[in-house]
Amino acid sequence: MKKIIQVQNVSQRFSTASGEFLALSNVSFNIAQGETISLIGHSGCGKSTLLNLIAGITLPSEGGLLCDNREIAGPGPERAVVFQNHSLLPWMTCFENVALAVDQVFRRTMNRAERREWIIHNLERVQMGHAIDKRPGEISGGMKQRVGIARALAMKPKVLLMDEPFGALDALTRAHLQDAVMHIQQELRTTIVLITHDVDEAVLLSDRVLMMTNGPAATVGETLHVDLPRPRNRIELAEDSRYHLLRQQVLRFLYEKQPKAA
Ligand SMILES: Nc1ncnc2c1ncn2[C@@H]1O[C@H](COP(=O)(O)OP(=O)(O)OP(=O)(O)O)[C@@H](O)[C@H]1O
Repeated sequence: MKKIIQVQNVSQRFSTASGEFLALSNVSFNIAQGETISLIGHSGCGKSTLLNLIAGITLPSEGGLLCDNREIAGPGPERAVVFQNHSLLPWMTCFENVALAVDQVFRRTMNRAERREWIIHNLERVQMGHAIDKRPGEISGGMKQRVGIARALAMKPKVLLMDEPFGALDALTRAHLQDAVMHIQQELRTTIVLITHDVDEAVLLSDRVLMMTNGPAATVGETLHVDLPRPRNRIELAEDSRYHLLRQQVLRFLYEKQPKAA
């Protein structure tokens, strides 16, 4: 399988008022094209630091990262990010928010009509076709996240990076969006890197769960291979002993091997 992301011996230091802080130490892993990977670990272990490195928002202190065999030297549309707080511009409609990204990436390769069609197609893909002229203030939190996902997908990224995209949503809305992401993944075979605190979410959505040790000097402690067949159905999995076993392995890692004081 083709490696789309390579993280090679990456360490990340930050200068702080009390001296240098080693957040990540010697992290290495590859992600295959089309894979869904979750990063899970206790708060403050370094998940966002790692995602920011893949996004190219920050550069590593040591080691290197590659996307499609090219060094990651900054942000790029081939690595689109979906944030927890949607980050839509409140004065623009859903259409205009997606257009901002589409115009930036495809201004030269698509004409105006094609771009318009592509924007609407992506909003429809996340069931937001009904709200193209609404502003973020007029739609729910779950809907805003859907528009954020549409905006990211509209860039035709090689990798979709999601930093706790459902963290601020209620359980039902969260479940709907998880299903939407699984559906999109099946349809487009997009590579996804997802940060989550939610063990069920990690197992349900992922092909592999990378479990991070507590910081400082955090790294990937263990990797769980989730070999549950797809498409996955949350109701059927609730009665599947393999699912519970996988879940248990993540819980063991988090609460027995890497416990953290509350
Ligand atoms: N710019 C920075 N300067 C100094 N320290 C930083 C900086 N960014 C992150 N850190 C530290 O690095 C560690 C990892 O932070 P990070 O935000 O990556 O953790 P996280 O696992 O994403 O946390 P959470 O789950 O709470 O979002 C923390 O101790 C944090 O305080």
